[in-house]
Amino acid sequence: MNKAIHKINHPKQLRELNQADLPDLAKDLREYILDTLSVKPGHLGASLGVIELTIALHYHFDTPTDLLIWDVGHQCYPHKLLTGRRDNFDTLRQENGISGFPSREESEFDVFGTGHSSTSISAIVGMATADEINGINRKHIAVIGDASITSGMSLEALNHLGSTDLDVLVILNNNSIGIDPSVGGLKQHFNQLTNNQHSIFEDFGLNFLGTVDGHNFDSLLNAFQQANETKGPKVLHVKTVKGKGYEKAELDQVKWHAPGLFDKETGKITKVSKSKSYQDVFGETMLDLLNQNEKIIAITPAMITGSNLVKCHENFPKRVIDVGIAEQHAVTFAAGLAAQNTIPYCTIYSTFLQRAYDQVIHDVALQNLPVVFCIDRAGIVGSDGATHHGYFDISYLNTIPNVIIASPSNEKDFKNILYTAQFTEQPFAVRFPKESIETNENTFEYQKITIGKANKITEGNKIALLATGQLSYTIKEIITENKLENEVCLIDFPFIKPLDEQFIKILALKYNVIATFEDGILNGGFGDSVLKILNKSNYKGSFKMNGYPDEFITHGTINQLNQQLGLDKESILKFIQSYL
Ligand SMILES: Cc1ncc(C[n+]2csc(CCOP(=O)(O)OP(=O)(O)O)c2C)c(N)n1
Ligand SMILES: CC(=O)[C@@H](O)[C@H](O)COP(=O)(O)O
Ligand SMILES: [Mg+2]
Repeated sequence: MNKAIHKINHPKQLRELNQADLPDLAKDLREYILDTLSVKPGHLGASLGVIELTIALHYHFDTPTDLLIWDVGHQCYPHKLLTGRRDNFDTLRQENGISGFPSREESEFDVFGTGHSSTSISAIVGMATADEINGINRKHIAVIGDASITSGMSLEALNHLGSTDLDVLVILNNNSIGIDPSVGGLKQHFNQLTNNQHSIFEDFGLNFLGTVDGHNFDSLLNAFQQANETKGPKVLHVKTVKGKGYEKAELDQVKWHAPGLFDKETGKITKVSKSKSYQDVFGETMLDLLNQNEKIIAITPAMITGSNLVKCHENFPKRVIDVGIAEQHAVTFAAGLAAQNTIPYCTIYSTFLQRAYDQVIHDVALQNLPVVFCIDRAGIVGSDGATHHGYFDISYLNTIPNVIIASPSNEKDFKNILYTAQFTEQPFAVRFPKESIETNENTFEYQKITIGKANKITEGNKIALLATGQLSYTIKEIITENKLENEVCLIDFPFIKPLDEQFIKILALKYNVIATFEDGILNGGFGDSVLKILNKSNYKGSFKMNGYPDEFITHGTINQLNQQLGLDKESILKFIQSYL
């Protein structure tokens, strides 16, 4: 093996290699990614699958002058290794370390930040158009997966691109899977595409450059040469294997999408022993509800495993529907279901529901349709970082008429809220974090919960803390651990909208210090709503809101980020003590 290979940290060094050395470089990157990710978890399968493609792209094209965008960006690890981040790759996704996604701040080679899928074609068309206007001549390339290209945004961008003569190359990286097995009508079309076949891309007005083996350097480099010689917009279909080169990952691609810690030799994935999570409770409750009421339909936009709906799907294949990466469609599809006497539970990560904001307003709330939104990964999510945190949802839903917003802090309330939602004749959002949950101690029976009612947890006399969601549980633990029951009055708000106005008014009469706690951005959130009520009551005491600031929060563990932001246990205890 050419020794220089281990040191390659920049495309200029890469371009000095002989083409015959490239397979060795691929082997080296594969081992490096496996070694690192086994101890510093991240998105493994997608990155292993594009190693040859990444090397070939940086070998052939003149990056960063030529512009290269990675859709979603979870497959960008080989790109990071070849573009200056080999030496700090072991800081991936950790506090103060490099991001798990392309980031313009991090490198000139990351020409567009990604994380949410299906943005790459729009962005590259924008860049190519700008270059045309500015008289800049260079190449424009977007790499996008088979699941991401079926999303609405991608199809809108292809439709636009096909009407131009922009010299853009779209590389369809087809490994026939998303996180979970791909769904939808186009899947079959992509899998049948060969060199000689007419493709849907030609109907969009694009040149189709055929199918190449994405693990073969000769094929890839020849295809790039052909792309250079083909004027106008074009699509190259590249077939790859997710998890390529690591047998375990090739054989169980769902598990190895982002496996967590693992032993590289044995392939054993370390189970982080965790107590019961919101996701566990959600999965088991949905199974109960699907069993109890045949009108209930669960919907997921391509996150069936992440949303813990696999078991529900096995039991109710027709009533648990994966619509693909299509959040906007998922919401309006749910609206249609709700309009015709079924009860949709539209299950979407908080961060991805952002994409369907108009659908929530225009198709659901405006018509007051009883769609249940099950909003997973609310709050901050940890190592996925800024693109994936879910701390905007309280604010973005708070401003929409008709929508109920719930944020339960324990298993019993969470189950009862999900149960109650089916009987409610208006949109109902239940948000919950990727965290462990306070569990029920006694046997449980589903009961309708009173919408909008807050609950007194402790009745101390010095300070009133009004909390919602997971933070309510955290504060309860702080009070117990520090025996603060006589000093701290803790009120849990399972509902942010409608708010328990009556209760807040009573507290305003009794306490000189009131503070709110929420795992959401402060602007327009729970605290803001409480403040409005306090102002109406002419409250003259001191009031403090605790939540996330008006800024984008980076990556790290959830606890590290909460420490930085003053929402970990220690900071909250200090806050309480400062008033005692
Ligand atoms: C808007 C949006 N919805 C959902 C996701 C979650 N997600 C991340 S990767 C992925 C699958 C992508 O599949 P594909 O494009 O085929 O790429 P591959 O992982 O196969 O390389 C999904 C659904 C996301 N990042 N963005
Ligand atoms: C890249 C991407 O968007 C997903 O893979 C995301 O990282 C999933 O998050 P969870 O691991 O919390 O399901
Ligand atoms: Mg794929």
